[in-house]
Amino acid sequence: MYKVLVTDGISDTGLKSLFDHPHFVVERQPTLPLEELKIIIGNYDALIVRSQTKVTEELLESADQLRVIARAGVGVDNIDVNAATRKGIIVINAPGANTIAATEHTLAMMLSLARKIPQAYEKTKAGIWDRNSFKGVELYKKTLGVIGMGKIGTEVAKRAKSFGMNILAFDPYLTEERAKKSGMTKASLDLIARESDFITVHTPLTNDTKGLINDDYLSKTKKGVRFVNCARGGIIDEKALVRAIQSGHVAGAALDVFEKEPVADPELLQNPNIIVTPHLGASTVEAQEKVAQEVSAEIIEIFESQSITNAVNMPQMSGEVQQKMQPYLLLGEQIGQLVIQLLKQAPSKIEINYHGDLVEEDTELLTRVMIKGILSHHLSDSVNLINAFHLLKEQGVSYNVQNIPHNKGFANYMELTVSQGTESATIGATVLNGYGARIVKMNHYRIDVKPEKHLLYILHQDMPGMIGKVGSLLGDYQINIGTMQVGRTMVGGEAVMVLTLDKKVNAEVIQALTSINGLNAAQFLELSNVDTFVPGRQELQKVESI
Ligand SMILES: NC(=O)C1=CN([C@@H]2O[C@H](COP(=O)(O)OP(=O)(O)OC[C@H]3O[C@@H](n4cnc5c(N)ncnc54)[C@H](O)[C@@H]3O)[C@@H](O)[C@H]2O)C=CC1
Ligand SMILES: O=C(O)CCC(=O)C(=O)O
Repeated sequence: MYKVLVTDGISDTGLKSLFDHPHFVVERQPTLPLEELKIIIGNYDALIVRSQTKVTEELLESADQLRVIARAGVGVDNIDVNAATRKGIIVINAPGANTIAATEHTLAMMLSLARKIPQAYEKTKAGIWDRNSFKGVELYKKTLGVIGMGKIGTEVAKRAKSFGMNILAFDPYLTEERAKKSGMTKASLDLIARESDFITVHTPLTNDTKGLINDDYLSKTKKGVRFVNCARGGIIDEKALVRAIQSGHVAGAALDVFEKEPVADPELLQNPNIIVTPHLGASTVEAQEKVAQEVSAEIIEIFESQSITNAVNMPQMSGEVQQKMQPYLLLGEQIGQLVIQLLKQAPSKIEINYHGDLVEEDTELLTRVMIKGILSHHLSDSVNLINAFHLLKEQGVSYNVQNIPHNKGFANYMELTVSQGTESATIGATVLNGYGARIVKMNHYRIDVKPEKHLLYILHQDMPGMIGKVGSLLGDYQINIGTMQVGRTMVGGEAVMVLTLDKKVNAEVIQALTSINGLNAAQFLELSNVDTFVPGRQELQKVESI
């Protein structure tokens, strides 16, 4: 018998298949504080949560029996996926099951904001008949900027069009073709700022989207613009939003999600032009049934037939494959992550060349790992080894893999190029016998760098004194350099410097670096994993059967 713990008020109807199954015992608890959950979690094989229960590393330390964590919803930001992965626990979610609920809530919030319905409701209920204070605006013929054209963004845009709105959409994976077909305009973030009367965000919260709408962005927006956030708190910088509303530049905002939940910043709550709901986007009878049904079916599938479809992580793998491919898999994930950061935009094309010994190996898994590294930059935790190719196709990105027996001077060598229009980025890498992984090519420069968590990529004129200037500037900012590599293609031309650092570099340091005479560009690159690559056994079985 498998024991399943359900917290956070999940729909009983949706859990029916688990309740009825002879191999599962389902126990319910309300949302428990960490200390109480820690005491009982060790008894369960699976845990089902919504967003209130925080599945932290500390909790997982006590979860010795746990094999599956199911998020009855989309965002898994309340789950420490890396900690779960390290413990070999599969994390699954229910993507798409609450799309319509979140879409309709976004529309409800936009209309309520435009017509000041919550403010009017409050006064009318208090017995005050005030018909003068609540003059609203129409959506008809207004421009809506949609940032994030995934499942929810697309459905929101569709419905907003039926109100007669003109849609400007931004998503790194949105093609002209798809935009045209859906009757919207593919736009830059700046164009959305300049033209939109309403702006709604529908991205996950990632390093790129955190603070996407900040003071700088708000200053570029049209006066009187209104914002809606039913995605994740923090995509719109809350302090900056309050400042822009107080100055009269932004007319108002409708927020379902907050940087701090469940207790949002009082400045937001007290502002009369900000309307709020307590993270209710997915709170419909239908969506709650559907998310619970999906995760229940998936839990049964995992325990009964060892296959998974919506895993968002890569739990423990064992055996020969791991032994042999382990260094390549980790390196593949790393070069995927680096190359997309170098490209600075979503790719339309991916090229992978395997040379030397790698030609003899089955590299399909390695290819999936690289693609996951690339896509996860924009698609976050929703990408895994199982869905990597599927998502690539869905995003309209082409890929080509070639096996080239010629060894390029290394016993094994892999080269990954991503491109979009005329822009491209390349990383070449190898595993040196006895020395480990090395990045040996970045764009057209030959280098020799051990992948580290924090890297600095600098392009500069090949002239005396550059290394010293960079070193002393980083020293001024208390940033310790681990290693430094320089390379050039011709004497006196443009050269490259790649440094590994002990900590992150912020925008101020990048700005200071680029003001050094002769330094052409500086980019901070980050790797999420410099440890071990750990795909799940179940995940691999599924991969093998595709
Ligand atoms: N308020 C609520 O209760 C709910 C909130 N959500 C949240 O809504 C968000 C969107 O969900 P879905 O549409 O289902 O996800 P999705 O994965 O289908 O779409 C996300 C889209 O964001 C795009 N994106 C990523 N980085 C971007 C960037 N820097 N700029 C522009 N676009 C970017 C991706 O390319 C992708 O197309 C998630 O954060 C999810 O957790 C989802 C359901 C309910
Ligand atoms: O479970 C909930 O109500 C939160 C839904 C949500 O934010 C999500 O699915 O990402």
